[in-house]
Amino acid sequence: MPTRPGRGAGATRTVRGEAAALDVEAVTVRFGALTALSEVSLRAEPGTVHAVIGPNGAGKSTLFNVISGVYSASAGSVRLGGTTLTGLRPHRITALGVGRAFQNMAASPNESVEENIMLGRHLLTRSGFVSAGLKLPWAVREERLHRARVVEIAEFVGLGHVLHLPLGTLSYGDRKRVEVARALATEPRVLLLDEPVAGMNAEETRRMSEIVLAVRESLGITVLLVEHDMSMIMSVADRISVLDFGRLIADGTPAQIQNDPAVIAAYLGTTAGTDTGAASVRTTASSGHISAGPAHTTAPSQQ
Ligand SMILES: Nc1ncnc2c1ncn2[C@@H]1O[C@H](COP(=O)(O)OP(=O)(O)OP(=O)(O)O)[C@@H](O)[C@H]1O
Repeated sequence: MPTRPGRGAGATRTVRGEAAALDVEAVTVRFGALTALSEVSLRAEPGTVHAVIGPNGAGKSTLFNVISGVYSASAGSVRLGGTTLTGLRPHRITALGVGRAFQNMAASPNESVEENIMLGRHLLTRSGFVSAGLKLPWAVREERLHRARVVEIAEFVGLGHVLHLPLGTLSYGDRKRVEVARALATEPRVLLLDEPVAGMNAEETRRMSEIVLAVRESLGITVLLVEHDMSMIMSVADRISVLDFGRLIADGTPAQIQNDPAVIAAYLGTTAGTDTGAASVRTTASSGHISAGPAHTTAPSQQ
């Protein structure tokens, strides 16, 4: 049983070619009177792990939803390499190379792990159900190639030994890895990971961290990561952008971020516009790392 990601990594290299930068430029998102994101800009450099952190309600999920086309930006743009993604539909954005593993798992529990990962391939499949059902030779050949790729990806995330088990029989940590595998199955140039270690124990978190690093190192895929587990973030991120009440308040290396007064103040709930004492993250005196604590209790700024 493969316990480390990276096995067969050479064969698993993205088929889309070069890693791409993801540029978010002055994105604003309004929900009625609420400004969930206010002129947020960031650049995830090609082949890096870029984390987005911030207290509850800071706008992290909204940012992911704009990048993946689920929400429309009120202003600003998102670009992948030279291609503008703003205004495109989610399936088109996925086809252009933005793969997303969702925080809330939406895969079918009765289907096998293989079929659940295959869902990510359907976007790339030329043959429809009819031609595959008729067993047309090219459709059969195409399906065989897709299934071989699914096996490679499953092995890459350490799930090769459970491919034929129903998803519902897997542990929580394994199911989260199926979500990552399904996103990888879309052959992304940029992988969006939305709280990949939420609810995981220490061992599951360690394994997921290894996968994130292997995605960057073995596959050369740019990773954009939203996560509340600060020690995980600090161990995998090359760069971190910090949101607070929909605004970008800091952007830098993990060392810069964990010592940034504005970030510490935001997590302690002491910045202007936040509610003092409603901290979502606290500084751990021993390590200097920022670690999870109670959440913001105030509503984000109304504009
Ligand atoms: N579809 C929506 N309609 C109205 N308001 C929304 C919608 N989506 C998000 N919001 C609001 O936008 C703000 C930012 O929410 P968002 O979920 O992006 O924050 P977050 O940083 O991901 O928080 P968490 O860490 O708790 O997941 C919140 O005030 C939220 O209530």
